[in-house]
Amino acid sequence: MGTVAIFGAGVMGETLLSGLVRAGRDAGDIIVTERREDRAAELRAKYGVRSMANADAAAAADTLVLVVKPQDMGGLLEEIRDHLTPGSLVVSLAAGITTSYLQERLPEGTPVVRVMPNTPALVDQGMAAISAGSHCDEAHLAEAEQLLRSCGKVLRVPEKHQDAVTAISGSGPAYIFYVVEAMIEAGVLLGMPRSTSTELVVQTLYGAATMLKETGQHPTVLREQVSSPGGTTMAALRQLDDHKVRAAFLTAMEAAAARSAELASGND
Ligand SMILES: NC(=O)C1=CN([C@@H]2O[C@H](COP(=O)(O)OP(=O)(O)OC[C@H]3O[C@@H](n4cnc5c(N)ncnc54)[C@H](OP(=O)(O)O)[C@@H]3O)[C@@H](O)[C@H]2O)C=CC1
Ligand SMILES: O=C(O)[C@@H]1CCC=N1
Repeated sequence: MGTVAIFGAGVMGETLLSGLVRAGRDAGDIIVTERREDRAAELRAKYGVRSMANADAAAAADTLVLVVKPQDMGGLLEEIRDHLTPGSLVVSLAAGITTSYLQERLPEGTPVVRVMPNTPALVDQGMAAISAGSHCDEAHLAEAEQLLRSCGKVLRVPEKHQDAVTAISGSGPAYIFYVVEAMIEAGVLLGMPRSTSTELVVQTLYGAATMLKETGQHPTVLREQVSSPGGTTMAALRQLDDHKVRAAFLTAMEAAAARSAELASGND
């Protein structure tokens, strides 16, 4: 894979960087670029990687990984477009930014891969979906896959599904944390110390996620196993249905997908 340059090592960029280092990638083969020198210095000290200006990193890298906010992507592409080495691969992790957006702003024929990752990559449990641009061959896709596999699972999807992926697994961790927050608050409301409530909720989430993954059973079956006739779970689930929580999730994820579709147009 040669030299990898990560352009914009904020939350997601540093997550990928840390995954590459944990997976045994030589820090000498990784470059980061950052807008602020203090941030670049922090990353150099923490990971032993090099930092450079965007144009220099574009010239030095075999694989360019773009991890700036969608709103900063146009500016970044302008900075790097004249410095790419022919044959280098461009991988974008930005929500909403399409392969055509990237291809239109990069030299003709540049292979690009669009990726939607998520933050559990920080603990090697990421879920990334990748889609090929029109100048990509199997080797390019395999390279992007290898890059992302350093910190979790990777799935190939048609690009038309990337806005939905963004709504489900890209933003998904935030919905789960939101539900966790609400359940912890409920424990506090019911008179428990916050630390006890937190421990109960976090282990319940971990246990439920492990059951889903390890038993392979449908969530409906698993939910029914918890729901005794006339019992406590049904009393709670009825309230969730009365408050249209399922419908709220559908509407929320439709909104996330719609927002993803909007982002490449530069709407702030
Ligand atoms: N966070 C998440 O859960 C996920 C994020 N993503 C995608 O990842 C991308 C980054 O998101 P996230 O990491 O959360 O955002 P952050 O703001 O944490 O990181 C972006 C980083 O890029 C830097 N930056 C901006 N412009 C440039 C530039 N021209 N050259 C070099 N560095 C630059 C920013 O610097 P400064 O702070 O100085 O502006 C910042 O450090 C987004 O496109 C997002 O859609 C995808 C999936 C999940
Ligand atoms: O909120 C966002 O726009 C990014 C994309 C997916 C997760 N976070």
